[in-house]
Amino acid sequence: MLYEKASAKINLTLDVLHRRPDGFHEVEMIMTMVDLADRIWLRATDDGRITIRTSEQYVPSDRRNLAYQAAEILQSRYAISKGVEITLEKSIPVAAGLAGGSSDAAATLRGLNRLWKLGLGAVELAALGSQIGSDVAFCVHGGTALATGRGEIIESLPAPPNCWVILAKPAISVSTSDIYSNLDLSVMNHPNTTGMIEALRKSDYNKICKTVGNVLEPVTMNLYPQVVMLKEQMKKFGADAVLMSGSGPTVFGLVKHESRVPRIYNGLKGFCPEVYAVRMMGERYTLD
Ligand SMILES: C[C@@](CO)(OP(=O)(O)O)[C@H](O)COP(=O)(O)OP(=O)(O)OC[C@H]1O[C@@H](n2ccc(N)nc2=O)[C@H](O)[C@@H]1O
Ligand SMILES: Nc1ncnc2c1ncn2[C@@H]1O[C@H](COP(=O)(O)OP(=O)(O)O)[C@@H](O)[C@H]1O
Repeated sequence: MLYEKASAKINLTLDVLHRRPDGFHEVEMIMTMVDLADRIWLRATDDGRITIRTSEQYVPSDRRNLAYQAAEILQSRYAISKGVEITLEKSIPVAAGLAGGSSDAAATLRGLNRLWKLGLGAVELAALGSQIGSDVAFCVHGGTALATGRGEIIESLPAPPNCWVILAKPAISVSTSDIYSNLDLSVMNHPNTTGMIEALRKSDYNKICKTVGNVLEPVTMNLYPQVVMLKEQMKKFGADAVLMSGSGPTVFGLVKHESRVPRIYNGLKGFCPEVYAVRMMGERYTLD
């Protein structure tokens, strides 16, 4: 039995450059891992079957599960006759903009690389992962990175200075493709991606806070006013920076001073069902 940790990501910036002929959007995003993670156990079997066990009712346990797809891709690409039993203990909220499914797929790729002794590097695993979803390549590497293309081209960046990250997910589910298709490419307020890269290189927390930005945020806020309210509340309670992650609906707040965390956490808990206070992680996974 082998264990892998699958961490959630947040988008410090998310910019869309244009719509591509294949229907995807060309993006520029800076993503970083936070210490909220699903736990995954992999057990080798001899019957060639992939099985998923999960306690979370909103997560499919068949081929629709991204972890299943990760195992299937490796099996067929490397003609593996072994099977695997995958146990997923979910902690990352589902359909939240935190890449929970993508991170599970990435952790399955890393774990099966060890279990089935494939000897692949992170770059090869990330390339396989990008066939499953746009965020999987980043989740294979982890850490902090600039993601371009449709999200699968990864350049590593320094981790942000350590701070608290408050995550709050309103009780709604958002479809990523709906949000992209409602984006009006002519009226975007582009984030300063270069400025964020500089801020990370200088480890400048205040500049990171001033530079966060996400072009999908107004789209989701327009459809779901709960997200607007959550942002306002998180600012009011004292977070240093507040932004929606990915296509939403999770809103995150960055907080330097630990003494402020309980006030923000408890204030949000009063009306938002899912709130987490976690540490920024930002370090890459090590493959062995
Ligand atoms: C918005 C982001 C930001 O990190 O994340 P989430 O909110 O899902 O966490 C990503 O771009 C999402 O990545 P992911 O969730 O892996 O997307 P995919 O499964 O590849 O695509 C789902 C759908 O989103 C749209 N899509 C996705 C990526 C992209 N660069 N352009 C797109 O237009 C497409 O309509 C696609 O059918
Ligand atoms: N391992 C998984 N964990 C969570 N959701 C999954 C998984 N595999 C497939 N899904 C499906 O993917 C959808 C999006 O899930 P998720 O990755 O959590 O969202 P997001 O991309 O917004 O962060 C869910 O509605 C769920 O049905």
